[in-house]
Amino acid sequence: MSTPQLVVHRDKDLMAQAAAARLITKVVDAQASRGHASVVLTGGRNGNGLLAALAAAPARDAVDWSRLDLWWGDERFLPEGDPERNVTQAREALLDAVPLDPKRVHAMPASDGPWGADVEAAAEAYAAELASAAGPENHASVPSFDVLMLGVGPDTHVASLFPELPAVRETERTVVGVRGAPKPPPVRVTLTLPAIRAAREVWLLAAGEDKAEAAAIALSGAGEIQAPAAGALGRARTLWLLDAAAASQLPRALYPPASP
Ligand SMILES: O=C1O[C@H](COP(=O)(O)O)[C@@H](O)[C@H](O)[C@H]1O
Repeated sequence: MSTPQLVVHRDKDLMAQAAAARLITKVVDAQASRGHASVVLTGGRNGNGLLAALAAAPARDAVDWSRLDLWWGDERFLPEGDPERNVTQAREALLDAVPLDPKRVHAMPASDGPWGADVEAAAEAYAAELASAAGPENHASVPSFDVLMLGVGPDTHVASLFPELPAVRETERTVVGVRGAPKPPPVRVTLTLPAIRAAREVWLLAAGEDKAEAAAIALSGAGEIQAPAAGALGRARTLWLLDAAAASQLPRALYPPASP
């Protein structure tokens, strides 16, 4: 697993634009070398900000959208089309504006889908979809995602892995249902830490003053059960993309980054 690296931008808009540019480059490079790319999207303010910046970036046309697989790190378990669903927000911010292959857009199940309100069955179905896309060389029965993005909540949650809840303790399954999430809605579907750690690169997005304490805790050696963001690591790279407000409480040794 990789050690977290930090990039701090002046403000959240610049952070979103720079992260969008970084993502475009990553996807274009992956498509050039392997023919396709896979990205895991996050919900929340920072994730949607990045997608909106990507939609506005002229360089978005460098991406071959038809050869991009999109997955989600978590979903609010609500009916299809609900405005609070992460996929609904992602569609509005970007997905409806680019020529994706619908078969490569792997939204997590909705609460009015084939599994009804059975969130565990919905989670199992998503795990099966991930497993069927994984090659024999892949880790943890999920594809080797090129980039997996995670918004960091003010309580250090990532995806729908909240401090101390059972989902963050999961060591076997790649996707689980969540009940009793402290942030509404209480019922959710989420990738687990083993699935997250199978990604080549994990990018954690944190902008705004309300993320400052969470970033400081997660980057100061906290345990992943108490601070799930601390356990979100990529195989090749773990990148924290912050704005100055979110970086304002980091220990001096981390911000500004110490020279070698
Ligand atoms: O509910 C969620 O929250 C987190 C963080 O959201 P933010 O608005 O505080 O940035 C998000 O990463 C997650 O995907 C989402 O379901």
